[in-house]
Amino acid sequence: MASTSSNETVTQREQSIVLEDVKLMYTIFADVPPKTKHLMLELHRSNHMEYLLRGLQQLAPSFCALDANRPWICYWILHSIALLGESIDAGLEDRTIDFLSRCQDPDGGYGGGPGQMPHLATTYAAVNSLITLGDEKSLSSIDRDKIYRFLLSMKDPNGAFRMHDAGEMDVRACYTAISVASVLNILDDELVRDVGNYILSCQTYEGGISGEPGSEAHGGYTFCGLATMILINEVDRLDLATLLDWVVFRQGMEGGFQGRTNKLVDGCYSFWQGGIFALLQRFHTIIGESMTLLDAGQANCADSPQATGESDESDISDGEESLDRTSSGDEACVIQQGARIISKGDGACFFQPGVNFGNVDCKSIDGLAEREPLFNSIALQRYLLLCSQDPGGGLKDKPRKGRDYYHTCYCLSGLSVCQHCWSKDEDSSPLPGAVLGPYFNLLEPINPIHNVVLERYREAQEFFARS
Ligand SMILES: CC(C)=CCC/C(C)=C/CC/C(C)=C/COP(=O)(O)OP(=O)(O)O
Ligand SMILES: [Zn+2]
Repeated sequence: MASTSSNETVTQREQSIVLEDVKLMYTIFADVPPKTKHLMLELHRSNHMEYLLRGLQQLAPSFCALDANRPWICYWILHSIALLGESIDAGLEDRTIDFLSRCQDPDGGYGGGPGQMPHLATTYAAVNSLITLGDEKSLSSIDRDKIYRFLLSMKDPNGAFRMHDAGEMDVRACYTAISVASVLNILDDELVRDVGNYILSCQTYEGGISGEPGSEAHGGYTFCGLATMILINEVDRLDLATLLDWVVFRQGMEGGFQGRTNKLVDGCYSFWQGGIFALLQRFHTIIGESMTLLDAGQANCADSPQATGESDESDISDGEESLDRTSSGDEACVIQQGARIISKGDGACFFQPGVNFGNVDCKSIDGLAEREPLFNSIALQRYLLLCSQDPGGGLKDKPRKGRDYYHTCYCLSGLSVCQHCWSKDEDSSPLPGAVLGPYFNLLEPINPIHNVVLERYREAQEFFARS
């Protein structure tokens, strides 16, 4: 996966096609009689399960596809199934564990397939898959001593990690190494040494984090960098106020998130960007302190739903109105903290970057983080259910795109973040108002740092604490 090195701005035409597609979906939704709206907002659970199981069963007989991504495919499918609260049968589980064991290198770490060179990304995917399967056989198949040696061998003298032997060094490598070490309970000072300095050198002038120093801030890397800083206990070294400012404006009028400034929304960023909010909400005290350093005097959205605590039910029932308001720059901040879109008069719209967080009522940020999410969770759920869902099973980037396992995994992960981010603590069930559509849409909660279902994470924690 290449690093983002330049800001390839999308054309107004590309942007307006997406807005038109999304607007069409929301207009259809707005025109449906109120009593049947919930049918359109339904999560097609059984079709998603069928799509996911078919994928795993096709992979499982020999797991002999030729690509170097097979542990990833396992993770995307298994995690999606776990998010839906389902499991796979014992035979399929055994075959999956055996396959992942064959991907384990004799010197530690997992490759993309049996006999392939160990790689940090596939090691992360394999470990998360085995934690998601979750029983004794699965967890004990991981050779932690060898993984520790592999992680150490990927560490550069500057403290950062390389994806594989002589491979690229980036924030993703730091995250996958530290996430795996933490969840397996093998994280130590040697692995942590100077990782924080590297992540810090990747925080850009926009506030987000790039893949490597000097590149462009991106949601995927910002998630990785922030999660890593939390795991190594150095999160307070980041400029959280500008990071929050950056991520808040990555939510578009479509309700979905873009990965970086001036790019299109995409369902997978529901997790990479939405997950950042889930992480930040744990640190609302720190964020609250950072916010007081900003000039709250600019606050001009005091009547916004966030500031007043009003629900945005009107946005839920009338998507068209929400999108139409994009043509009014004055009203943009009333809708949510998402990026402003300015009408060019010909109907084409673009994101306006660089709006200061002072536009939101900063003084109450600390309180808000406890009460409601710092992004528009309902608008994101609406984007996911109406624009990113294939009713025949699977989820996708945006309306004209096809489904795939990567987007199914990260759209469902983002949906779970949305549903659970209103809860006061990890263990309380969301109130019905937090879940868009029927309550039956509710997914399992995740541990947002590792992106595994919370219950499986806790079981793994317990297992690796005693073994
Ligand atoms: C754990 C792990 C491996 C994390 C990976 C995180 C992640 C998603 C990083 C983003 C990588 C990247 C350069 C995307 C840009 O693609 P693009 O230019 O096609 O998309 P864009 O237009 O949306 O930016
Ligand atoms: Zn995507």
